[in-house]
Amino acid sequence: MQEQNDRTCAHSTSCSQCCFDCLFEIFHSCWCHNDIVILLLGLNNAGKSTLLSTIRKEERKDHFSTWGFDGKVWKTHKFRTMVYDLGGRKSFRGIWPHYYAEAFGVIFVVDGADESRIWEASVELKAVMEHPYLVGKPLLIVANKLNESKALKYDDLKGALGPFNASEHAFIYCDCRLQSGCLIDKELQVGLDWLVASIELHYNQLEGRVEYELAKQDEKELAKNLQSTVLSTNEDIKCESHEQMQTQIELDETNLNICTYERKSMHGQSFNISTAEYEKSLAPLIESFKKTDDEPSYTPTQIAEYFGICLNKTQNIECHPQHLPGQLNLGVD
Ligand SMILES: Nc1nc2c(ncn2[C@@H]2O[C@H](COP(=O)(O)OP(=O)(O)OP(=O)(O)O)[C@@H](O)[C@H]2O)c(=O)[nH]1
Ligand SMILES: [Mg+2]
Repeated sequence: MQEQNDRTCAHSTSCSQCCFDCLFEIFHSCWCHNDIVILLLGLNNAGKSTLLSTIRKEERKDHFSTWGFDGKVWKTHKFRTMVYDLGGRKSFRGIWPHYYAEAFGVIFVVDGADESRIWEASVELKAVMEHPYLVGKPLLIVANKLNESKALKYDDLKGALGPFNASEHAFIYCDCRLQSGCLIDKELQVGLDWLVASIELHYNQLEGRVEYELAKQDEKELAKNLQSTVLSTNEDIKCESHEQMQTQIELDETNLNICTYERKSMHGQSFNISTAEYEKSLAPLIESFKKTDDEPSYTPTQIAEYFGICLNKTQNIECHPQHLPGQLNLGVD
């Protein structure tokens, strides 16, 4: 679904950018075969989704907070990269570690103009830096919103967020938004170049690690984590505007009869949880999405998408909404 999304041209039908993209795609598929994953982490409102749009040279039109997970392709001269943009709200941060094993590198974005949240950002950054699946992997720390009048000083920010280890961390301070003329802030470009070069330099080692750590990730542990994340997220979801969510989510109304869920992965790795386990963990969440007279409702497919899960189309087990606990009306007629 996301791939299809990525192919949608935001420009006019004859624009040169699209022709260039086509040629690039052909060239890329012939000479560049390395697929990698980069994670985009940071507190909500830090500017992660803005950064992702910028590196894809797309003007960001919406300003909605990311719900759960968004993944987009970013092509560099060397890699075909899937960037996982993970929601930064507290309730979504429990999902982050599910993606650490498959990451070749991380971009951690901090709002450099929000002094009140620097400490919170530093705590999350420290946890990211110390996580066993991420230690030693290239980590680019992007302090953002340099352009704002209340932006903190470079040294103060670096001091509050560090210390950093130059061999695996790089710190930059920039404006993540797309500049006029479709340009990327120079400092941001320097940081991105460092990240890609570091991954390239250590590619074989990183590839081995990703393979090993993905295999190590225990199926049961993932199912357990998913369950607790879903349960802890439930409260927040009740409070949010359904309109916002609808804007974030691409609907896939056609695949409603499938019931085993597979984690999105560039490497074909997956974890499956049983239908019963899945339904049990999602039941409270589904309840909060229950159709009311004045609110839109959501399908199990959509709910699964919020949490970075996609449907495993091979299982083909019947799972119509009426089979879910509580006989809920999910509006999938
Ligand atoms: N002034 C300024 N605003 C920025 C910059 N980068 C992002 N923003 C704004 O910051 C707000 C939040 O940006 P997002 O990209 O949605 O933040 P996010 O980190 O994806 O947030 P979550 O999805 O909630 O985790 C938006 O209103 C952006 O326009 C920047 O460099 N300068
Ligand atoms: Mg976002």
